[in-house]
Amino acid sequence: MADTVLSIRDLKKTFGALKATDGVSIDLRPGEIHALIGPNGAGKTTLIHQISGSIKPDSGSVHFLGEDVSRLGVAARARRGLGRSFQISSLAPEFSALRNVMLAVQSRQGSSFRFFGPVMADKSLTEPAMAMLERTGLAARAQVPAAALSHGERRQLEIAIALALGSKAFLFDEPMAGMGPEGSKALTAFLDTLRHEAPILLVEHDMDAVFALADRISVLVYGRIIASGTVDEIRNDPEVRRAYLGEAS
Ligand SMILES: Nc1ncnc2c1ncn2[C@@H]1O[C@H](COP(=O)(O)OP(=O)(O)OP(=O)(O)O)[C@@H](O)[C@H]1O
Repeated sequence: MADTVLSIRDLKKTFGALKATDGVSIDLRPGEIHALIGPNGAGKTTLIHQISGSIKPDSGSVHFLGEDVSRLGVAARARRGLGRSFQISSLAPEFSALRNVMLAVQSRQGSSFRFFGPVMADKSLTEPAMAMLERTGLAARAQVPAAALSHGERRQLEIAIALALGSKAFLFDEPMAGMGPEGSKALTAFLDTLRHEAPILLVEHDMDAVFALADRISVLVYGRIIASGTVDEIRNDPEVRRAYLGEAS
């Protein structure tokens, strides 16, 4: 397990008679983007929730950085560095991008939030926060309130926050959703660099993004992984083409 950041084994989850997750095993290795694709209702989001800890599986295990986190809740997994999907609600919309990242730096440093006093002059917060904005390509937008950032910029800000909180792997559920072609292109380029900071398990319907980014792809259909492999292997897999890619491939 040393070369595996995240290791999911035989996860199962039923909703009544529906097998939403039917014995899924999947690994995430250092430096990689592992894409999880499949038709609507295949169980991708349900699987991501079980990995992040917000849905309890009926059986199976999740190991993160060698530790069995199966019984831990969302917050405990996040504290260990399992970065969750995009959550707009995690941003303070009226605060600048810089201030939002500073709050994350502050929380990681373990000091209590200081809403009063000269926080913005505290270099132990501003410097690491600015460095994080530079890494995520948002430095020029540091003073802009989160609410005024574009959709794509907010996602970059959320990643800057996740990195400031010490995320060591990311679970992204449809990050391209709601983005125009330019935004998708920019986010694709950004995720391409992010994989070197922390590997990514990526649920995404945008096949251009998936084929451009994925080191490996797993295909989920009716709660089961029907194929797993490189982009070329998946594109040329007859079962995958039949079940999911269809004529679009
Ligand atoms: N809380 C729930 N109770 C009952 N059924 C559920 C629940 N959550 C999900 N399901 C069902 O589980 C199946 C998998 O849903 P899920 O949202 O995980 O699929 P998905 O692959 O993420 O789909 P999409 O690509 O459309 O987002 C669906 O049939 C869905 O209706």
